[in-house]
Order: sequence, then C-alpha cells, then structure tokens
Amino acid sequence: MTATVVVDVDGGAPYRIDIGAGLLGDGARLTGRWRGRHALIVSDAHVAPHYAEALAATLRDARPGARIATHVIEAGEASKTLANFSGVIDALATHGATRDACVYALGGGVVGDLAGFAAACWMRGIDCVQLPTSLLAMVDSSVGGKTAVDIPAGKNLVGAFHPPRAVLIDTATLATLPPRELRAGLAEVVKYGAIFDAAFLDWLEANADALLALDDAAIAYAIAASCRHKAAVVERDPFEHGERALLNFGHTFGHAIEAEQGFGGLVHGEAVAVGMVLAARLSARLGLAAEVDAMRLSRLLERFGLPVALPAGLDADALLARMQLDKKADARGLRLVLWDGIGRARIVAGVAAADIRAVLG
Ligand SMILES: NC(=O)c1ccc[n+]([C@@H]2O[C@H](COP(=O)([O-])OP(=O)(O)OC[C@H]3O[C@@H](n4cnc5c(N)ncnc54)[C@H](O)[C@@H]3O)[C@@H](O)[C@H]2O)c1
Ligand SMILES: O=C(O)C(=O)C[C@@H](O)[C@H](O)[C@H](O)COP(=O)(O)O
Ligand SMILES: [Zn+2]
Repeated sequence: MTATVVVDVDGGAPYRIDIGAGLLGDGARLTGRWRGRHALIVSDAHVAPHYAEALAATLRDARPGARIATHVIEAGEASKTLANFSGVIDALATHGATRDACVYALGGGVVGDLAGFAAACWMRGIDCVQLPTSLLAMVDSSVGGKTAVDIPAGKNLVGAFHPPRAVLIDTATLATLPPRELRAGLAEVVKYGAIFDAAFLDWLEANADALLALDDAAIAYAIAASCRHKAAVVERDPFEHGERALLNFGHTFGHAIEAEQGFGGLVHGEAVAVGMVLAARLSARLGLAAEVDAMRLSRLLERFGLPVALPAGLDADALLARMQLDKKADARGLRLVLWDGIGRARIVAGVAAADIRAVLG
C-alpha cells in the first residue's frame, strides 16, 4: 500500500482511505467494516465487466455464507437520477438487505454519489464502502460523505451527507480508465492546488507529463496529496457551514454548464475546469487577483487537455439563471468561490450579476 489517510470528524465515525495497487483483491481490508450478512455491489456498465465479478468472489472468500448481489446501472452522468436511485433501493429490498448490510460503490463519482445516497436512505442509513475506479472519484467524490442525484433543475439537488465506512483506492483500476476521464480527474486535482496549495500547483506543472502517462509514483503522490487536502477540510467542516465550500471552486459555473447541457455534454471535471478559469477571470475583473494567475491556471488545465472556455452554443443568461439554484446561495443571494491568487481561495458574496455576466461572454 502506498498511503493511508484517516478522516476523523468530531462526533462521527473515523474512516480510513487506503491507497495502493491491488486493494480490490484484499478481502480482509474490503470486509473489515462490513458488519452483517448482506452486501450489494453497485457499479456501472463500463466498470462492472472489468471488476465486479472478481470483487464479489473476493467478498465471498472473505465471508463464506454471505449474501452478495450486484446491481449495474448505465454509465455516465445521465444515470445519476432519482429513477436509478429507486433502482438501487429496489435492489436492496429484493436482496433482503438488513440494517447491517453494506453497499459497495464500485465505479466513478456517479456510482459513488448514487450508491452512497441509496445507502444513506435505506432503512434510514446503512454502511457504504467507496471503491473509486476513476481518478476523479479517487481524489474527490469518494471522500467526504456528499451523496446525491441530479434532477433536470440542477446538479446534486437531492442528496444527503453520509460518510463512507471506508474508502479503498485501488490505483491499478486506472489502467482501464479512458484518457478523457483521466484528464477530467486531473481538473479536481488542479483544484486543490488552486484553492489551498500553490506548491502543489508548482508540482503539478512540473509533473504534468508523468501524470498524463499514468506514471505510478506521480499518480500515487497526486492521489494522496488530494485526499489529504480533502480530508483536512472535511474534518474541520463536514457539513459545509464554512470553509468546505472552497472545494466548490469552479463549480457554480461548472454545474450550470452541466445542467444546461442536460448532463450529456462536458463531463464534470471538464465543466469544473472551465468554471475554475471563469472564477479566476472574475476574480481578476473584481480586482481580487492578478490576471496572470488566471492565465497560469488556464495553461495548466490546457496542458492536461481540458477545456478552458465555455462550449459554443450555451446561452449566458440561461447559465446565469441556472447559477441561482446553486446550493451555496441563501436568502441574501449567490455566494461564489473566488481567489486572491493561486492557493488562496475565498468565498465572496454580493457579486453583481453584470460582472458574472461579463465573464460568461
Ligand atoms: N460527492 C462528492 O464529493 C463529489 C466530488 C466530485 C464529483 N462528484 C460527482 O462525481 C461525478 C463525476 O465522477 P466521474 O468523473 O468519476 O464520472 P463517472 O462516474 O461518470 O465516471 C467516468 C466514466 O469513466 C468510467 N470509468 C470509471 N472508472 C473506470 C475504470 N477504472 N475503467 C473503465 N471505465 C471507468 C465510467 O463508467 C464513466 O463512463 C459527478 O456526478 C460529480 O458531481 C461528487
Ligand atoms: O466535497 C465537496 O464539498 C465538494 O464541493 C467537492 C466537489 O468537487 C463536488 O463536485 C461536489 O459534489 C459538489 O458539491 P455540491 O454541494 O456543489 O453539489
Ligand atoms: Zn467536483
């Protein structure tokens, strides 16, 4: 194993994030937090053919007599729906899952968010072990307990905070991840440098080629550093009453893009890449940060093959309207995550619609 990060929230059950190649074959580690007899593996149609059967066999070997079922959804953001949430709930019911059952979320962030939300709701909450297989899920969505589904009105609008019992990151699964999805995951890795850690952003610039080539050491370092940043902020602010919102850098724009495209255009990491550049440009426009920082962020994202401008055909006013349903908004209006420069994000209220409209073009 290359690293372990512990997430220890006051008043909550601490959980481990284990990172290493081959962890999906580690029966003892996989079943260590599973208390009952029933387990439901939730996966998607791209991931399940590679890993679901072997995972079920490993669980069976580690727990003779256990009842293990698998539920597979279609792959992609368009599957993170209330209908598929119902599908997972029905699978738990058909399986006869008792309160001590465990959901194993095997896949990217879509599977993790959907399966985690079903685990949060079944019998008012059962255990969920996150087994992220996309880079994005490894560095972000598997950690921190945000679970949700999308509705046509917007991203993640229906969900719950439900921390996982454990997170096992098997880095060997990245071998089958499509290149576009590797790049999308790198957007959320860049985010940690952008919001918290200028030295990490320097490191990403220096190691961009190694990361794109899936160099083992570089990838393991990037995953562990990202998980440490996420774990630290989640420990201090698990329910996003304050600084956790910094993790939303680029997301008010990004989520609006995803929703406006009907969850079938840019993937989440790509939309966040565009959103981070727009947030950096807005910060420069408002005099909070230098334009040169926005340009540096944009160059790094482009080097990772990510989009840095709004896709053609999107209507700026429609995006602005979508942004009003952002979960950081309150009765006083929108709150945006902007920055003072690389590594120094901050939450800003009261930004004029005209300024936001200006960066949307
Ligand atoms: N809960 C959180 O804190 C949080 C954080 C960030 C993102 N998210 C959510 O995560 C989702 C994005 O996650 P994502 O980028 O993983 O998308 P995803 O789950 O759609 O996975 C991306 C694609 O890669 C495929 N895939 C994943 N792992 C694979 C593997 N090892 N081999 C082959 N194919 C593989 C999937 O089937 C899918 O087609 C969004 O819905 C976003 O809102 C949540
Ligand atoms: O964990 C968080 O907090 C984040 O904001 C991480 C984001 O990368 C992630 O996309 C999250 O799902 C967004 O949350 P939301 O509350 O804006 O839906
Ligand atoms: Zn995100």
